[in-house]
Amino acid sequence: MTTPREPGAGHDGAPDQTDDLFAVAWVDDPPAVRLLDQTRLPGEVHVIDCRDLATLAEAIRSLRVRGAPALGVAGAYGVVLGALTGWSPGQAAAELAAQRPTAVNLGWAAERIAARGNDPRELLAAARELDEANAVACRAMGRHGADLIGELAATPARVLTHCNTGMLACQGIGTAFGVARTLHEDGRLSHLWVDETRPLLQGARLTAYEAAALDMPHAVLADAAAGSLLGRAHVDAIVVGSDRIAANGDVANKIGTYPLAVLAARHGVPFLVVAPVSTIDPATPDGAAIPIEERAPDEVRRVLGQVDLTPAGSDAANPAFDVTPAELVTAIVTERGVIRDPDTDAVAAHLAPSTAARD
Ligand SMILES: CSC[C@H]1O[C@H](OP(=O)(O)O)[C@H](O)[C@@H]1O
Repeated sequence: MTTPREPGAGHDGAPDQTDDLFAVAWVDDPPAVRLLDQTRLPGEVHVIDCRDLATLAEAIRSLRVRGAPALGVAGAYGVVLGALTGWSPGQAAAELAAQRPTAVNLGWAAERIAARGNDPRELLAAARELDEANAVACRAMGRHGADLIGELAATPARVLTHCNTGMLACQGIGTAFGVARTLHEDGRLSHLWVDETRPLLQGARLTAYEAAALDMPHAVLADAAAGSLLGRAHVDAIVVGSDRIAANGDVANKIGTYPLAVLAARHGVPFLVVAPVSTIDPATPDGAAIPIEERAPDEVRRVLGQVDLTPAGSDAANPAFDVTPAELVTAIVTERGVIRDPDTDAVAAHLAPSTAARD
């Protein structure tokens, strides 16, 4: 049995063309963490059943499953898989968290499940609870973010987004993409500008795939073209996800996010960061303390194919994330609501009521 889903309804229960789209699922017999291999999209829909922790760890490291919330769900089910295959829950959580250090959700979710004891049945119940809560949180973020854009910008809005923050990254309707989808469902999305998001093209390959499946008006652009769109006043709001938000409101997200925040400030366009409360890490004081992964040239070639765009002798510089300082963030949208002009106090106040839920 796989993670139960109503036939004809998306993961979050709403019927849509993405019914078959998912990032992570649990399979009971034989026990496995089922993934849609995102490195093969959009050309090939290929499902992998990870029946041991090494296979799941490789899939996380190789971005077959990616996106902070989806990594959290994969980590949660991964602890269950570990408990059924000779690992202690704590060891399984540590092994999985080490695969992708920037996104705090992976380690947070795995450790949360591991703390529930050693009984695989209890661990699975907790992991399923986290998976379902994720989908509910996405709907809430979509609503809070769409309403905020309605307040800050003219609608129907032309929204620009970066990387992939939809179902494939989140297991629910998404974070930033979930805001665009909610606007679309409200009839208030004029256009979605999709940064292709080099070097691994999560925007061109994944966000466009999801937008097309939902029949959302969208266009893919080179990352370098975003400035021209803002310069010509073709963007009403920028919405992005996050992999880790520091205690002071600094935001780590896909490489290319920081330049968008600078452009948004230059052109007076709202810059919204959309992420579940679990992405906020009180233990990380500021952006400088966030570990930033690097993508090796062979990792880029593996995802994009063996086309070498550069001479063999050239090195590559591929930080996978950058950090946007809090002062460039108009607001952070979570499932709990909106943190306007985020700073240490505002983030702490937002977290206070939910600290228990996050611990
Ligand atoms: C909704 S969080 C998605 C977040 O994760 C992406 O990174 P990656 O594709 O390397 O996992 C990107 O930073 C997105 O904003």
